[in-house]
Amino acid sequence: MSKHDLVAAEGAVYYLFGATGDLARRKLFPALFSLYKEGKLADNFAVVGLARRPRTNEQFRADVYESISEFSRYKSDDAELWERFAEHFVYMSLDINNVDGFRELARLSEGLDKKFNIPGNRLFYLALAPNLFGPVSFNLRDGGLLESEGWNRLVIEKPFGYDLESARQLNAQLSQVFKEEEIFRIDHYLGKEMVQNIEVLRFSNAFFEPLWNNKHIANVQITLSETVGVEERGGYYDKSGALRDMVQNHMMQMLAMIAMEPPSRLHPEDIRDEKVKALRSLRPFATAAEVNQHVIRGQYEEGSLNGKPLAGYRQEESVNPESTTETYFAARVFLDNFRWAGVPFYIRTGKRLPVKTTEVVIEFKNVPDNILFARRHDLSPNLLVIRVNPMEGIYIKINAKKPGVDNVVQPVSMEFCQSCQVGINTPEAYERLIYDAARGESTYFTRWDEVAQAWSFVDRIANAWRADNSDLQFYPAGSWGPKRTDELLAQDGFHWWPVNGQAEDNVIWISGGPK
Ligand SMILES: NC(=O)C1=CN([C@@H]2O[C@H](COP(=O)(O)OP(=O)(O)OC[C@H]3O[C@@H](n4cnc5c(N)ncnc54)[C@H](OP(=O)(O)O)[C@@H]3O)[C@@H](O)[C@H]2O)C=CC1
Ligand SMILES: O=C1O[C@H](COP(=O)(O)O)[C@@H](O)[C@H](O)[C@H]1O
Repeated sequence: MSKHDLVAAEGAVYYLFGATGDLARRKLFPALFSLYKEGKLADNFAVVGLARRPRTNEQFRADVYESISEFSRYKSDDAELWERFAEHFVYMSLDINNVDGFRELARLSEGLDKKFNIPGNRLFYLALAPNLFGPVSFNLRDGGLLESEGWNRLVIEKPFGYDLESARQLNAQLSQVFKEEEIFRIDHYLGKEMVQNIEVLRFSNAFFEPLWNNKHIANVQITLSETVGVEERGGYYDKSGALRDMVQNHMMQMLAMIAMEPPSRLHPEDIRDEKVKALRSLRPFATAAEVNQHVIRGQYEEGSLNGKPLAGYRQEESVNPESTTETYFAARVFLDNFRWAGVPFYIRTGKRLPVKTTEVVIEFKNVPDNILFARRHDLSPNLLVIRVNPMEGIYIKINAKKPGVDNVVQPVSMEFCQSCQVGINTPEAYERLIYDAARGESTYFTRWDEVAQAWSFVDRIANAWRADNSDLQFYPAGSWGPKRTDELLAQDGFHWWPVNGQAEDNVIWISGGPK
């Protein structure tokens, strides 16, 4: 553990809007508990749960306990620890549209400051539908919540808008109340251990960075695949689809981390400057025909996974039975800059695919084929694979001589399995992000210009799709998506590399093999 990890966040009141919702239950309460257990929350903190449903403090604490028992990576069976933690939690029923509730909240806050010796610091976490972000901000201001001595920070969930225009409007509303440096836009992928590790791998290793360009890299493949379907989120997802749900945010952020230039300083603004520059280099699709040539959208229909029959998307509850919403997205994109000119980035994401995984594959160009050795053997390209989820780690695939007199070359994979070393109990993304927000550390939150840039890229695709949906392809649930996705790479002489440790048969593994 580094010195940095040991610093507890300053004392603050955490206002959890949406405290009776799914995100709070599955992610936020467990994250706060882990931070507390690890000493990353100062003792002088309070959490105020806020939502319309009536709850007593005791009922709220019971909800929190249940959530931790079910979802926390730490057990809640240390009664004394739990009691100490729980006494920091209070609940207030409040309707976001009623400013009087906020005035009452301001009074409650003063009491909490006194009780827990909190220096007026306020962290407002909006686990709410996005149409409530603006009204909450105005009522926080009008209700007198922003007048204490300490700092104010606003943490907001995705989606940040529906398109560039709505995102601009939302941003304009928030900016009337909060400064950009007070706004922490969550993209939970940026809280993932291995996404943060991309920077370290790239910029701390002598043998990666010199090769990290179009002279040596043939293509980059980013896969965010999910086995789950739309579940009970049809109401939201059917309007959003994979493009807005995963590509505009998580996918664009991962791509930016892979493609960005080294920042001159490790300051949050320098890092985010480089990310936004990478996003600006993305070649926009100029016409609907270009979108059709480089982008594939799909929707799952009936199928099966591990022998279990699965319904099609249109049969899911709260989904329009004639929906044309995409549950699958794949694209070939290019970055028009010196480093990446000519290197295709293949990105794909989808629901009801065969495995849950997030992986980045960097495929290197082969050695020149005028070398006698390379010509005599069918060499497999070198790969660097960054495994983000569910296993964390990296492996590289190289060519080596097979022992023996035959002079045969075979691919060999060398693995650093982070999850095998530290167990799968690494901090959840939300722990890291709440902790960072509480310390005012904004590196792993998205700045407005990044969000806007990602929307402007994505909007062109959405507009082309809106005009004509005849390109929507259907794929059986449990498959790897529309067949055309393979053709996208085959046109360039490439193919998708196996993900999730499903290595090719002929690869020898050093250090155990894929998990
Ligand atoms: N769930 C997840 O895994 C993820 C969620 N997100 C984002 O997080 C946000 C919250 O999602 P989620 O928790 O799933 O949503 P839910 O629908 O489960 O929860 C919404 C919350 O908002 C409260 N609420 C709604 N209207 C009002 C109102 N007028 N006044 C006060 N409170 C209100 C509800 O409480 P009540 O009804 O009691 O008022 C409830 O606590 C969304 O922006 C979502 O996109 C992002 C990534 C993942
Ligand atoms: O933001 C979202 O992410 C999840 C996938 O997150 P992961 O951490 O489990 O990979 C996705 O299921 C959801 O649709 C989307 O809103």
